[in-house]
Amino acid sequence: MEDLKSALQDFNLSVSTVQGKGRSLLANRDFYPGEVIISQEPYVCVPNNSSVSAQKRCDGCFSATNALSRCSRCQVACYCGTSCQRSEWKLHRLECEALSRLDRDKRKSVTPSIRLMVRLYLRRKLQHDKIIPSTAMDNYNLVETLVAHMSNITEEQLVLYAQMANLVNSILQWPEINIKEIAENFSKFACNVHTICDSELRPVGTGLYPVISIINHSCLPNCVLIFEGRLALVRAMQHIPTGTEVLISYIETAGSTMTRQKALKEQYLFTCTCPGCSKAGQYDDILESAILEGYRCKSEKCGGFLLRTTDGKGFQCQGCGLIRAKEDIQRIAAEIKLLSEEEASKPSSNSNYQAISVYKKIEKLQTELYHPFSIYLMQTREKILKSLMELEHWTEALAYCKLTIPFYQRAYPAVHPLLGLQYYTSGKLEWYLGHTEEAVKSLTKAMDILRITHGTNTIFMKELLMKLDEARAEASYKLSSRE
Ligand SMILES: C[S@@+](CC[C@H](N)C(=O)[O-])C[C@H]1O[C@@H](n2cnc3c(N)ncnc32)[C@H](O)[C@@H]1O
Repeated sequence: MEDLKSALQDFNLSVSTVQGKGRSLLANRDFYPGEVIISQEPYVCVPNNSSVSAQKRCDGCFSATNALSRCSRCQVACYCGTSCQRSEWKLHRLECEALSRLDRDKRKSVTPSIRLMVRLYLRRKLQHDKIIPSTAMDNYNLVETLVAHMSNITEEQLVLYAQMANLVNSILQWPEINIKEIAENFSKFACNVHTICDSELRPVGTGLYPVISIINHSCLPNCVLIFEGRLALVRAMQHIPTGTEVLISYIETAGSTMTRQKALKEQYLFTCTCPGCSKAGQYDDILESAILEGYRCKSEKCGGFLLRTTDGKGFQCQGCGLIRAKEDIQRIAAEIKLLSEEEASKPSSNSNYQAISVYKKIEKLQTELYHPFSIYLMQTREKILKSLMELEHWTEALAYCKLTIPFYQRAYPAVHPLLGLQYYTSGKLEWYLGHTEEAVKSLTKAMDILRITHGTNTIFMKELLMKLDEARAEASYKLSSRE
């Protein structure tokens, strides 16, 4: 651990134990918005490929091109080219041997998390045999120090981890392997692995980053975790003074305090007491939950949010005082549930046209039921927006994107990658549609946020900069030709 301490010193960071949280990462100097605090390659990682996933990703760079070729022997690993195949070879050679011993059906049951565990053991072996080097930030000892919460997990989870450990054992077939240790490592995965996302924050894989795993959670984080390929980077979103704890968010923070705390308790087994959660259960917090996840006033003119009446028989508007019957709410909620279930049961090959038609019906019902800032309404609009974009219905897509932006502005801090990405979508749509001045405004807002969260060196950010430059040039040309 002395090695890790001195490696972290090079980043101007240190590890300390904080009461009730365990290890925590501290800043040893001031960091400023946009600065990379720490970056790390994964100890192990896997793309999100499964036997049913329509689009496979390269094992090396996680890209999803049409020209991927599968490993001819095991048929599990996919590569976009020889460079990625070569970089993965030392680990895959052992993995390939193990997977090739399995019959076809069993090979199909190798999910990304089983593969991740198999790779963890293979990589440990490769480092132990000195076939690949170990460094202060890349060694199995760091995995050993990760929290497992074994005494807090349910009996049901324990059984599941034991079954998964048996499957890993049957793949590796190492006589000396410790099944209990594999089960414990699955428990470590549950609260330490990170979802690897592309620049647009779409999940592409899963990775274990044992140093980044030291970073604790806050619902009001000062940093953001971003990936460039499979490299994880933690960037400051605000000024972080010396001595401050480095914090990221493990979950989607737009939900109510109760929803966030439930998600954190279920997956990470702790009760969050961050400043964003400190008002849990107080009147302001209840009001905020009612806006985000509760119901709206029946009166068209009012649209205020509702709180349950003291007799529990209905809901009362906090704006105009009107009572809304429980039965009315239940009827609309049941209609929404039915439509959502019908849509979810349809094959994913169904057309975007059909999906849009169903989601618009859901949206209509949700506008009757929920507050305009409801998270559920926003999620439905996101789905409609995604389908409209896929159909290249730009005008309507822009209208939906604009509808979601006030929600994003309200739900997230001024510097947040999801807000930046939503401005980016809006700017691209405005640009396609020739609304050049609006495009410049939206792309500028996107740039102001994403240069902090994403840095400026990636292809993604260079494309944004190029679009912004083009939009600015066209806007000034239009202006001068008008004059
Ligand atoms: C990825 S680890 C973070 C590092 C961890 N503190 C350690 O000692 O290794 C996640 C675990 O840290 C703890 N943790 C993270 N954020 C926390 C917070 N805000 N409050 C309390 N515990 C937290 C929880 O036990 C959680 O399961």
